[in-house]
Amino acid sequence: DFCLQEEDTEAPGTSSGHRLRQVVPDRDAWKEQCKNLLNYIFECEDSEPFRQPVDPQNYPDYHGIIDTPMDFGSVKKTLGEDRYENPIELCKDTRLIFANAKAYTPNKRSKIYSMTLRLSAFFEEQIRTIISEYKTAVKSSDSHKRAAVKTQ
Ligand SMILES: COCCNC(=O)N1CCN(C(=O)c2ccc(C)o2)CC1
Repeated sequence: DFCLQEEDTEAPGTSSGHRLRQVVPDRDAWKEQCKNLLNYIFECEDSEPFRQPVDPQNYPDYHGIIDTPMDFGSVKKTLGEDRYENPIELCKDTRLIFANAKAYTPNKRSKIYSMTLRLSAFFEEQIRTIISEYKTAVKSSDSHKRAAVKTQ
């Protein structure tokens, strides 16, 4: 999302004072976008087995097979506690949810595993734009920083 930000205006009339308004890509937009994406995923029935950690009582062999368990509840919590620096980190944890299911499933036609196939297709479609816009915003804000240094 591009948002109009009031550039820090120099004293009016100085050389750079003319840039009163500039569309500057918002490098923090990814957070709300990912929150919304996670909320949508939580509404999907396909996410039901992946909203909270696996209980070893129900799957005693799970933690022997899966080194790094992950679930959407944990991703949502990490995001809410500002422990992701960027959407790439969130994407990595989410892909771990799908990879764990693929590693654990006894066969690729299991119901629970098949749910991850639809979910991951949807997630990848949505996260692609979020990450692309984030990378653009970072580039743009870097160039703004370089420009600012030049004017000093
Ligand atoms: C209501 O959810 C409780 C927490 N979740 C789970 O218990 N599970 C989700 C992870 N998981 C599998 O990915 C999987 C692949 C194939 C089979 C048979 O299971 C094991 C079951």
